[in-house]
Amino acid sequence: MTTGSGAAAGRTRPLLLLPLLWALMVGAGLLITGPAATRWPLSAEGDVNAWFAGHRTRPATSVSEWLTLIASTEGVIGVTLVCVVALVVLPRVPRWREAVFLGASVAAQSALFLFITLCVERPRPVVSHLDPAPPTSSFPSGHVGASVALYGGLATLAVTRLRGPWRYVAAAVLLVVPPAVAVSRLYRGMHHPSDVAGGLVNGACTLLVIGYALLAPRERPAPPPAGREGGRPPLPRSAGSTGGGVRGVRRVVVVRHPLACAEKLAQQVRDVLVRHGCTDVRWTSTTAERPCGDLAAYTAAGRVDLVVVCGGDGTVRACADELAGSGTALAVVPCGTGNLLARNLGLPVKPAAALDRALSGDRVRIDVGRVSGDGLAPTRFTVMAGAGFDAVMVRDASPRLKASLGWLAYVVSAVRHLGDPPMRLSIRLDTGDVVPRRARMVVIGNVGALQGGVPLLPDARPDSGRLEVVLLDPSGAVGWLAAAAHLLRGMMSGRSRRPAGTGTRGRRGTTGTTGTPGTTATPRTTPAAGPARRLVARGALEYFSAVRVDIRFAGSQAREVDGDCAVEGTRLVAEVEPGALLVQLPRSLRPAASRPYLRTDPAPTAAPAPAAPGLRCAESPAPADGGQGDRHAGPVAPVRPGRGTPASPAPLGRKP
Ligand SMILES: Nc1ncnc2c1ncn2[C@@H]1O[C@H](COP(=O)(O)OP(=O)(O)OP(=O)(O)O)[C@@H](O)[C@H]1O
Repeated sequence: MTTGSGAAAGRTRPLLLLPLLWALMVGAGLLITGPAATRWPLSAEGDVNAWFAGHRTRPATSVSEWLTLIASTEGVIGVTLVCVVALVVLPRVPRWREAVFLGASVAAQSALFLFITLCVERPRPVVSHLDPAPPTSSFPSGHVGASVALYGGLATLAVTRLRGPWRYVAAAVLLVVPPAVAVSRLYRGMHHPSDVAGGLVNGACTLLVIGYALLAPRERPAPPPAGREGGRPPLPRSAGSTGGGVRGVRRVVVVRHPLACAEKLAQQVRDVLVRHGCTDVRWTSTTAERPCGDLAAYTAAGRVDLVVVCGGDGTVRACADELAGSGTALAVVPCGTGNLLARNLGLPVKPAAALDRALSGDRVRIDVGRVSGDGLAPTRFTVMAGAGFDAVMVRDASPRLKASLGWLAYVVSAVRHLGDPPMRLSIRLDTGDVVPRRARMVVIGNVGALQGGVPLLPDARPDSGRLEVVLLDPSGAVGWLAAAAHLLRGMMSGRSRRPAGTGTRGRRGTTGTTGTPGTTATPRTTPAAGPARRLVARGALEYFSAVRVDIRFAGSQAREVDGDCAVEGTRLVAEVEPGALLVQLPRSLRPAASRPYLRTDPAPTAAPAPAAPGLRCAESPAPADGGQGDRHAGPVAPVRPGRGTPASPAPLGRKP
């Protein structure tokens, strides 16, 4: 078995190639400046430099100046720092390895460059120089080496860490920079052609070595047997739980959004299920019209023990609408764009790993919201429902950008709507008074964190038995900045990153004492039956908490439910259904026995198992596709409306 130190040694071993690279570069430098200096092609290098010097033009000089700037010491350090900080701060899970890869590539290349120039003396070309000549040797080019390490490193991250075809375009643009810098150094008379070639080799080899050491996938140790985590004994079970993992589960339905869950991931899901002993597995694919596929037919046809949802929040929402209150557990394979429920529940970001961890864990009860309105048939949500700014942002996010940039597509869409006019609305919480308000956006949340851990609703807990509401009404640029600063501070201080199980079930209305550190939360409780609420960020954000929220808009507004567009309308009513949904969650998220906020449900008891064939769906009342699932595009089964959802047109529009 690979030990931790053994794995670390395996990772660092390629770094031993760096001294070898240094020796080879020094050898090449000594050859170029010594015995090979008067031989072709080195003998012709002066002509190349003279040709560039004789063809200088004003525009070309300006371009070369820019290229020199972005590859200069200051430029490279600045861009590297910004990218490293962004890699650590922006994604939900800090990209430490990628940040270290980028920083280490640039630093190692610079160190090698310095050590090479200590051993190789080469004068600059004998043409006029457009930059002050630094004291270092002309061989190799430091600008070119640094640009390869930095922009080549960014291209590597784009190709290996982004999704969609645009990553290749981004990588191609980044890869144009080093050759362009190389030409600019020749043009400016600062290097011989062999210097820039040396810089290219130095940067590229350093990048390869560091990339191999830090980014190359390593063989993982076999997963521990179910019921054990990392080889340690199982955690003590909390009261009420009769078993963790899914060993008692017999019948599994996998709901797969075919566009979000590619065949490769589907295969990984199959493998994980087999590893956890789930052999009776039925697959159903979603379509735009049937966002949970034939799940309803399967649940109607016989007992389903576990539903595995491979998709984004929209697919999870549709399945949760079907399963809420049924006692059938749901496991999330987060492969959509936002995956906010998975993020808020602290599931691993890697889809197959999320399922693997969850199946070793426990069944936990979380709340769902039930939302309705004019033209919006009652349906459930697990994340957030809203109107105004966030709804138009969801509506107008380009599918092409979503495929290439992921959740950044929503940011692009949001920027386009920053100037939208505010809505006039009235809000009624529980049985309180109707309160008039003006807002750009209203969001009702079961969970509170957005991408990157931005705590839009810092007090929202999926197990609180309540819904949290935020109204966004910034006045002018200052208001927007105050709101953004407030949310960023919350993100930095890690609010809303607490996984489920650390909240307070049944917490009552907020009092204003729980504001993000560093901000002034203004507690305001309206007299008599008025709602408990708090204002922050110069009044740009106003928070409420309730079991039932009834919002009426003066005019028709865009609405969204868990990131799916709903028809426009003038009303949004949401009510919490406490603990209505059973979710299979990793064991580390289980509540401690002293804090049983999230109720752990027994796994299905391994009832005396009939002979295997008797367990199979094919022999139970079969769904319309003959029990074969529609993995292979079988016939479409009629779908009954979700439990508690009146038979009416689909409430939610297809995503754009
Ligand atoms: N086969 C399909 N083809 C086209 N659209 C589909 C298909 N299956 C489901 N949909 C639509 O996709 C939407 C649900 O997508 P989902 O939310 O799961 O993924 P996402 O948008 O990538 O992720 P997220 O909600 O996390 O941002 C629904 O609007 C549904 O109607």
